Amino acid sequence: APAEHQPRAAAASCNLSNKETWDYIVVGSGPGGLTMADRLSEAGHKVLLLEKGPPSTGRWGGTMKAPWLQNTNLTRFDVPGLCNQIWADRNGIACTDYDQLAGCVLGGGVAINSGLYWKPHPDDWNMSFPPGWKDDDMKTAVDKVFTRLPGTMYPSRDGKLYLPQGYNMLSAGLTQGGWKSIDANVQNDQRNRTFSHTIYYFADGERHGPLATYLVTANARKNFAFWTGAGVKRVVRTGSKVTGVEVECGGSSGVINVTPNTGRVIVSAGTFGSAKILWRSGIGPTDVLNTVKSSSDGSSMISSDQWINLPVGYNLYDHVGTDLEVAHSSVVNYDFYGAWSRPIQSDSQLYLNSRSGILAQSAPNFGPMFWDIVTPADGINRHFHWQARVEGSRSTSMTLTQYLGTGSVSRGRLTINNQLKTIVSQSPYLNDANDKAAVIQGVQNLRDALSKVSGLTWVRPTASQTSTAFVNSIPSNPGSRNSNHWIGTNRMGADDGRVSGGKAVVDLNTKVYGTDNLFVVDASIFPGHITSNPTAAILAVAEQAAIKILAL
Ligand SMILES: Cc1cc2nc3c(=O)[nH]c(=O)nc-3n(C[C@H](O)[C@H](O)[C@H](O)COP(=O)(O)OP(=O)(O)OC[C@H]3O[C@@H](n4cnc5c(N)ncnc54)[C@H](O)[C@@H]3O)c2cc1C
Repeated sequence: APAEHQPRAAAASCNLSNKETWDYIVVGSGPGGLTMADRLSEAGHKVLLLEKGPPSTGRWGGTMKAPWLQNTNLTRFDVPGLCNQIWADRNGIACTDYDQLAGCVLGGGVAINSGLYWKPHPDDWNMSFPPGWKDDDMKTAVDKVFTRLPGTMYPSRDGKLYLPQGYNMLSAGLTQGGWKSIDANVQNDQRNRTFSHTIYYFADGERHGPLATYLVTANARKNFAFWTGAGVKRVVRTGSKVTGVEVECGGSSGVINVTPNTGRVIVSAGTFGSAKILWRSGIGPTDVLNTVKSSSDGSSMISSDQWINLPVGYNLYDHVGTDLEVAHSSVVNYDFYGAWSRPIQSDSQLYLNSRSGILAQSAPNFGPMFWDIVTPADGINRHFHWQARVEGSRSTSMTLTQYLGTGSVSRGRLTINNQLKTIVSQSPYLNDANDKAAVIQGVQNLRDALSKVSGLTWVRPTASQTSTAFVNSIPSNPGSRNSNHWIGTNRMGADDGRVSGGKAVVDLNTKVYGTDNLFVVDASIFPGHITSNPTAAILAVAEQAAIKILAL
């Protein structure tokens, strides 16, 4: 195999007989955890990163692959065009202890997602984040992210865009409707009646992203180690002080300690995983902790007089997804699922030989992305991110998904059952009348914008259905609205959740209220949602958290 196909490094396996202590233990290797691991080790601290899933990309010794990748070091995670295989086969990749999809592999969501990558709009920070985390405060952190990972509109190494017919048709239609083309990660404050090509964190025709940047620099340091197959059951604490973590691996469990007196634990296990670790550590609302107490954890759970009553699991949110479908004779469909076992030879060869072609683009051929802002009767702006992709009920279909993020006030709740599976027990979608009114208006705005496109067929909603009837016909539950952009269960804020009326689980340094040395850094601390797909914002939040934690 060519040199670039050789494994470049591999994670160590979990080793419970290792009795070293660590300045920082970071739990979870999603975008939050990878950034923390790198920045904390860069500052000279001794850092252990614990990931419960297996290796993913080839660089780190991953082995899951399509048949045509057998003699290469590439895995299914490396090849952008294979990313939607997650919808066909997620065995050994998706977490099995949540009722929603999340990646339990090295990289978490950034190993399995579509790579869509957006510099946040200023309102994303200004409308819901607390002091110290507003747009002006976040500039250094955002710059660090985009210096490290600039992102690209041209994922194919040859610089060409493949099968752009759908993009061309819709962008011409939007232009006709008065919307404007922008360079979305430069003009990130102009996401209103605008559109852009899709931007990815991919590079050189491969997934790239945080696994090929933050983890590479961390791994080059002697003061850093990471273990895969290492699931953290709970943090070990006496009152407010955390002394280590209880780890399960290879059928046994043991405790790994932080450096006495000064060590810290950073939980970065994602919106579901971080809430779960806190609950199992006796941190959360009493009803949920009582459920944990009644589970197999019960006999070894920290005693109830040590519980910390915080609103962990409230404030759950996800982009509200509303799928529209249009068809147009110019649109060309590509069989990305077929590319798993029977790729078109010229396409797989172009990819293997030069990392170029349609398989270097994310499946299922995204673009354009477009934005709109709607202000319903409560006067709060709602930001919409629209995502087009070549997929639907006809061979010439495109699905246009509307995401409602920034400005939305609806929230849900995450809890756990006594089998220790996390459950979305209160759906977060459109519980607020003004959120719903904005979604309806947003759908209507798009229909108006595309009304002059000749030959465009509206499949969903049909031309005769009103936008109100259409939106009302879609159930407001995860099965129909899920965007896989879950946030919020460990909300950050100055309002200590232990006090009546307080809603925050972590303070403005991301430290869990009522603890001395326990932090949460991932999507779960977002107080509200942002405009677009969240990876870049999560990286920025982690960069900012690293600055704040290192300064403590
Ligand atoms: C199918 C899909 C497509 C998506 N597409 C996009 C996209 O194109 N662009 C975008 O920006 N976003 C996308 N997202 C969302 C994005 O991937 C997530 O928002 C992001 O990964 C969340 O980051 P995180 O650090 O909070 O947690 P995660 O990425 O979920 O990482 C958490 C990590 O912690 C590990 N973990 C959990 N519990 C434990 C434990 N007890 N012990 C040890 N380790 C543990 C998990 O295995 C995982 O690796 C997508 C998500 C999905 C599921």
